[in-house]
Amino acid sequence: MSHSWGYAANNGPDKWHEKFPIAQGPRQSPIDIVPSQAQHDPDLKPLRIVYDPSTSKGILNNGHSFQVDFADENDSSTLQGGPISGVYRLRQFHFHWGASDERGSEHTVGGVKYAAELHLVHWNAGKYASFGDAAKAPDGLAVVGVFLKIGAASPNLQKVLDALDAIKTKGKQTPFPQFDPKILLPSSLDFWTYEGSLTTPPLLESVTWIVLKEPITVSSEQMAKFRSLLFTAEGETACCMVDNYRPPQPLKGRKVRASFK
Ligand SMILES: NS(=O)(=O)c1c2ccccc2cc2ccccc12
Ligand SMILES: [Zn+2]
Repeated sequence: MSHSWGYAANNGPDKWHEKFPIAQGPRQSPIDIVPSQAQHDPDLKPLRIVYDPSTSKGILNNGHSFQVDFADENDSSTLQGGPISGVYRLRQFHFHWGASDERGSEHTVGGVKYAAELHLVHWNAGKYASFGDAAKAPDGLAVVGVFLKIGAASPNLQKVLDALDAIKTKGKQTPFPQFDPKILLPSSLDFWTYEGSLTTPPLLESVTWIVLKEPITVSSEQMAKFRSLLFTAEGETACCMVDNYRPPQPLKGRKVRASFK
């Protein structure tokens, strides 16, 4: 691929293996989660999520999605418990979504696609000196995934969507202070967990995935707001930011555990 990776026919997920051979590795993400195949593990601890809104910094169109970045120089915003050991710091969150409400999530549940998926990215600061070092380690990262299902509008999500007009094109960013991402989580923290990877290049196999069973709801009008973003920079031929999801990858013998019966 002479051009950088993307989600189009000429540079999308089916082509990524050409520059990133790990795309065909043993622990790639996302996957299709088959609830009947997931084993309840009573040793899994409850998730402990503590986020400090003052760590919220800015919101950026990175050309693949948009992300909200957090200050991670100390343990103010952290994830503990569940399948992980030690303290993981919140780094950023972002979303994946479709061109229509019928698709957009990366993980699927019994083959069912959701309209979108939220990823809260954390790194193992108890063990590694930096995010970059953690991203190269098999236990370096933990991503909490939350499904977005079409239904009632989410007022909490709307706070994020209201910022998108300021970051329409690739590379644009704007301050996004005092935001607590905990308000984006569903009421239940029941989860599935498995060992996987980043779902975008470089596809590093360093992610412990923690996918919440309960979706949050989003309205069709709110989904249209996600689709108002562009993959392209100002002055380039506009290309709508839609279908920025990788499809499920082979399980290759991995076990998916459930925190619930
Ligand atoms: N989809 S993803 O969560 O794998 C992901 C990351 C995962 C871990 C660490 C950094 C990541 C950065 C991403 C940037 C854009 C889209 C997905 C990203
Ligand atoms: Zn993601």
